[in-house]
Amino acid sequence: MAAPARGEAAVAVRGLRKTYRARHGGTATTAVDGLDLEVGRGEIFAVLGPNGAGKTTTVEILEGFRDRDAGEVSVLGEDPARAGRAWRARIGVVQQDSRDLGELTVAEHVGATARYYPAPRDPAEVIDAVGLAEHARKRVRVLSGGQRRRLDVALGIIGQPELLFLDEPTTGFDPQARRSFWELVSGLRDGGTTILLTTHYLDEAAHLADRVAVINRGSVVALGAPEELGGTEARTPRVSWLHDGERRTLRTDQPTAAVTRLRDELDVQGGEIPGLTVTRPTLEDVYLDLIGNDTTSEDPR
Ligand SMILES: Nc1ncnc2c1ncn2[C@@H]1O[C@H](COP(=O)(O)OP(=O)(O)OP(=O)(O)O)[C@@H](O)[C@H]1O
Repeated sequence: MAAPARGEAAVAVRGLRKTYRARHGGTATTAVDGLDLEVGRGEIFAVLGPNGAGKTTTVEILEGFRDRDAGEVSVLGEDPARAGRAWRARIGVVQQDSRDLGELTVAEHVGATARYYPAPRDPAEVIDAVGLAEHARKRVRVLSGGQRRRLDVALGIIGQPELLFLDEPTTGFDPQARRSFWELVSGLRDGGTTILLTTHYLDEAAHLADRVAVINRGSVVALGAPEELGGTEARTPRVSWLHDGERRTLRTDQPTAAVTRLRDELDVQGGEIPGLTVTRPTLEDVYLDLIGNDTTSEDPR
């Protein structure tokens, strides 16, 4: 999907900065360092990045829960630092740590939350949409982790948000629960909801997102559709084989021709090239290249 045209953006961020002040003699941390971002209306936009890259800080600023030091931020046309209740009713938030919901049942909780919004969806429909219909009368505290996450999403979408923030929504899900959660999120997008998703799971971004931004050390290091991320060079197939017991690798966008040439050059017995593999870099390979295999993104400055 192409970048959104001007005026259509659900989220527009330019030059965003946030430094956490030093406490008790420690050092200050620059969590967001000149970040630019634009999310088009109706897309699923994923933000990927290693621990400490600045994802949560950025998203919390967009949600209006955290102040910023510099930069322009527009979310549904308003600055989250100044927006009021009417704006808040237009966004939905599913954070990493869900609140303690005590003794209420699923139905009671969704019903009570609906009353906070001017134009809520029907609670029973929402409970059904997140796959909790048969658990509607259960108390929240007895739900499994995956069911609890679905309830969080139900609470995030009950107000019919135009824009939904999902912060690492499938952490701890089993593969089947993740698949059905993906279907739920895709369905929301198909219904017109814009979704900004942070995730550690590359397969999740690849499966769900129209576009992905990779964040490292507080700024965007790559942006694009999952299958285009990193550019064509990063996606070039690799042909690898054993030569005198040593692995050799070559990058080429014509792997069949390369293998044919190799077979002739090596003049191998029986026509088989030892240890031959032909691979196309996955999103994970590209991602690790982009962040320089740097899994500790703590800022050394
Ligand atoms: N309240 C805070 N006070 C001080 N430093 C903070 C605070 N919140 C985050 N940081 C620091 O800011 C940096 C960015 O953190 P942030 O939580 O935004 O990253 P993240 O990309 O969401 O990481 P993760 O994937 O681990 O959730 C980190 O170095 C973190 O230690």
